[in-house]
Amino acid sequence: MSERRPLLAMQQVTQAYSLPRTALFSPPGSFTVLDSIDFDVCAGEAVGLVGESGAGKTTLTRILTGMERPQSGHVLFDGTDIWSADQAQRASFRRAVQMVLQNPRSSLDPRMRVGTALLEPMRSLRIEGDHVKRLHEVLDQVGLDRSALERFPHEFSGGQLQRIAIARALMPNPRVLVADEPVSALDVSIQAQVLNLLKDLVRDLNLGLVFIAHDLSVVAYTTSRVSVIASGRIVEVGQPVELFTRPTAPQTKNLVDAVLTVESGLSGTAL
Ligand SMILES: Nc1ncnc2c1ncn2[C@@H]1O[C@H](COP(=O)(O)OP(=O)(O)OP(=O)(O)O)[C@@H](O)[C@H]1O
Repeated sequence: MSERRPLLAMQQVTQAYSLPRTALFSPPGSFTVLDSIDFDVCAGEAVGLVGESGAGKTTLTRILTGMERPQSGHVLFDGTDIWSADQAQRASFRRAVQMVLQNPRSSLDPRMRVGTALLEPMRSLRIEGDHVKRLHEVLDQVGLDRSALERFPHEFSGGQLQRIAIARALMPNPRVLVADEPVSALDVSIQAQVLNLLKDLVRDLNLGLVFIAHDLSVVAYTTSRVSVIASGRIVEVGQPVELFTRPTAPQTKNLVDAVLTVESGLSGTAL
């Protein structure tokens, strides 16, 4: 088996937040949100992250994208520790790792034309070049017409808006996309279209995709490897279908059981 060569990796990352003192002279406590986390993604690979609410997914994402500095451990991009990288390496990291958020209706400014919104990362990341050409390339990649550039967010459906949010993330030509619940705000009927788009981008652009979702079937459809996080620790890693049909860790089993409970509840209602 060939050795994995991760593009973006967390190694032994621990993050703790201090808690307020419980009494005047008591020492401040601390709460460990992430405990010795190893997590990575290679180019052309889609990896999933699942875990119940409060397990630490958002904190992991913030650290993986460089928004938050871990208390200990390393975040490596292309083998370089982003927190000891020089300015030029930090700038290329900021371009190379982009996020797609859950709800495009709140992540896109309603008063901004789509064209202006798409150019925003180019401005904030100080990327020079032929921006019009780049806009057209990216619209083609996400399957939107060029007329979209002149329109405002309210003129689009939820699925089209998520395509626009993905287009914006693609503008800086990233090598990794981190998608946090990218389809949970969408109608089930159009979720598959956005998931297929993400899968196509992974394949066609050799992107790394980190995909976070509560819906295990969506994770199984989109990713080839999944990590389960519980109380700040990775408790199980594996191929998603295998892992969700034969979970080993009790926390994975709980996630699977929760889905089965909801599904049987829904079918009960239908009857
Ligand atoms: N800045 C902070 N200070 C103190 N505690 C925090 C801070 N940020 C997060 N936490 C706590 O860390 C834990 C993990 O939070 P996190 O948001 O990473 O979980 P999550 O898995 O993303 O949850 P959800 O799925 O509900 O978004 C929670 O108990 C949260 O209250």
